Amino acid sequence: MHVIYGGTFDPIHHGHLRVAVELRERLSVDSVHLVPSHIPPHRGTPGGNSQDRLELLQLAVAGEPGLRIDTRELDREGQSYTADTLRQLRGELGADAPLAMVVGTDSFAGFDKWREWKTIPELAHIILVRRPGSELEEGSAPAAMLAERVTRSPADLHRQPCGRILEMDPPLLDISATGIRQRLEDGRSVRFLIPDPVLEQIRRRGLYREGRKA
Ligand SMILES: Nc1ncnc2c1ncn2[C@@H]1O[C@H](COP(=O)(O)OP(=O)(O)OP(=O)(O)O)[C@@H](O)[C@H]1O
Ligand SMILES: O=C(O)c1ccc[n+]([C@@H]2O[C@H](COP(=O)([O-])O)[C@@H](O)[C@H]2O)c1
Repeated sequence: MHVIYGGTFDPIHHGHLRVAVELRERLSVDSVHLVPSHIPPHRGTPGGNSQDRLELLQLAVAGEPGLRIDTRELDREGQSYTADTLRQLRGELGADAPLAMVVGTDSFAGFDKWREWKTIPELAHIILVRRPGSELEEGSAPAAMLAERVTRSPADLHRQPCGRILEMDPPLLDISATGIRQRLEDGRSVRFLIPDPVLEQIRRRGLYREGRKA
């Protein structure tokens, strides 16, 4: 099964990395493919440009063969719509290969605002990672889609190419990129929230210092 994990990764942090490793093991796949957005839909311009975010990602996964980077969204012009990415991957993998995308409940809560959201389950499975504090609203369109397609068994995803939503509760680290950017702006430490090589590069490049308080 081919598993992608998309995000702005602004910057990548240990919360992303741990969940990717947990999922790789629980899904019994060789690797999880991290897909950084170029222009993320439904949010403001990232604090780091695409090249900087990619370099931080490369430093973060160096020496970890189970985590790979797929740059297709960075190589594409315009907004980074997930449906476009999945359609491209489906073309490469063929109609029968299981394909899955990872998404947190915070992102999935607004899934009905995504471009071609109803088509996405026809292209891929969804691996829904429950993030505390981000519950789906009862009666909402994403909650209805979940109820219709939910499974708790990773084996179901390996059996068919697309269409199921696997609910997972891996142990999560309570880290957000927003919290990291805020600390950097405030001149506070982000040590142990992100890998040391990522921190060193942020310092070297002077990233995320905009509006930094004196
Ligand atoms: N600590 C975490 N544990 C597990 N999943 C996470 C964590 N942080 C983010 N994610 C998930 O990773 C994906 C990409 O997230 P994103 O790059 O927006 O990170 P973020 O930390 O939520 O960033 P921001 O604070 O800028 O919104 C989303 O599906 C999100 O739910
Ligand atoms: O395709 C869309 O319309 C769409 C709308 C919102 C988010 N996404 C994707 O969801 C992933 C997580 O988004 P974010 O903003 O939480 O980093 C990332 O890969 C985004 O490209 C995709």
